[in-house]
Amino acid sequence: MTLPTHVKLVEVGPRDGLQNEKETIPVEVKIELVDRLTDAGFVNIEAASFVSPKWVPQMATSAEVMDRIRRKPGVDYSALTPNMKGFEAALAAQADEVVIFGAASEAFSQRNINCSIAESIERFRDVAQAAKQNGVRLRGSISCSFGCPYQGEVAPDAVADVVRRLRDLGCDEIDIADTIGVATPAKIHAVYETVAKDYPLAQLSGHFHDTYGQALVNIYAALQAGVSIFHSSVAGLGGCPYAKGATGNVATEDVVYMLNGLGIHTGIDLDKVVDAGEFISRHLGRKAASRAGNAIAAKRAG
Ligand SMILES: CC(C)(COP(=O)([O-])OP(=O)([O-])OC[C@H]1O[C@@H](n2cnc3c(N)ncnc32)[C@H](O)[C@@H]1OP(=O)([O-])[O-])[C@@H](O)C(=O)NCCC(=O)NCCSC(=O)C[C@@](C)(O)CC(=O)[O-]
Repeated sequence: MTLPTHVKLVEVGPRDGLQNEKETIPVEVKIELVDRLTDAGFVNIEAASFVSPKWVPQMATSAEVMDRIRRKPGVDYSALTPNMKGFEAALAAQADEVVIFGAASEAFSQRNINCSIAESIERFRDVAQAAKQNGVRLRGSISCSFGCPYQGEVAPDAVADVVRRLRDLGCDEIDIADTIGVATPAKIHAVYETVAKDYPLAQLSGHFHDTYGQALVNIYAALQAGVSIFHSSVAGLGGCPYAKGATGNVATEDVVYMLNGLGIHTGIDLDKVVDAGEFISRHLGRKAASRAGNAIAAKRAG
């Protein structure tokens, strides 16, 4: 099987990674994290989330983060926008890309965004239209594409159904998310094979959490299936407030290390990502959840 020669890595640590932290993280720390990731060479950084601050308090400083980060031309700074209120905030904050986020599971949709899948698509319709009118890139995200913490099994056809609805809203890219990290390579192949019948593979991404230690091998499986966009989180930060026990996204350092070894180009400076991981881990008062990051840091320390 031929693997892609280039991969776009979307760094989601500042949003997916930090949203679940209980202690309020100073806005300066969030800004420095994004700036360090910009310096490391990412072309897409998920930096903000314009959701209800009652639901996700950690993201309440998103407007200030977006206002004060050092933006590099050519880098897309993305923000989650569940509805028009979120979209208007994202537009005011000059987000380059907005993310409408739904689920392939009814139960998760209710817990995460307080509405059914069908209702979520109706809410997203206005956001999608406004994004197009304002020339803002539109991404769709589908949680629980491989399993749901409330519902259990999720069929590939259920994912394909949401992919079609997001495609019809005009999404430029669609994330297939393993929110609770339960997928294994066979399921990865089954889901991408099904959804790629209705949407270009080149615009599908993989957003894999590492809860069961499967994320890297799942990325490898998705590469074999032809996927060339992946999400990862510096220092393996993260978890989801509406998926109990979910751990972080796959660690960026581990993904870059693997892709470097495979000779796949990302444009990312691994040493700078390791520095960013050490920086945020120091602030959180714990060791980074990245095997490669910790190994590189230990080697450097001698
Ligand atoms: C979607 C809503 C807003 C619906 O929440 P709701 O309560 O159904 O909505 P509502 O329209 O009735 O509004 C209730 C209150 O929220 C406010 N509100 C309403 N919208 C906004 C907004 N955009 N920004 C700021 N405030 C907002 C609104 O103004 C009102 O305030 P009040 O009058 O009570 O003071 C709510 O359920 C919510 O914010 N949920 C948070 C969902 C979330 O952020 N989840 C985590 C991110 S998703 C994720 O992590 C998964 C992903 C993407 O990474 C992929 C994966 O791994 O699976």
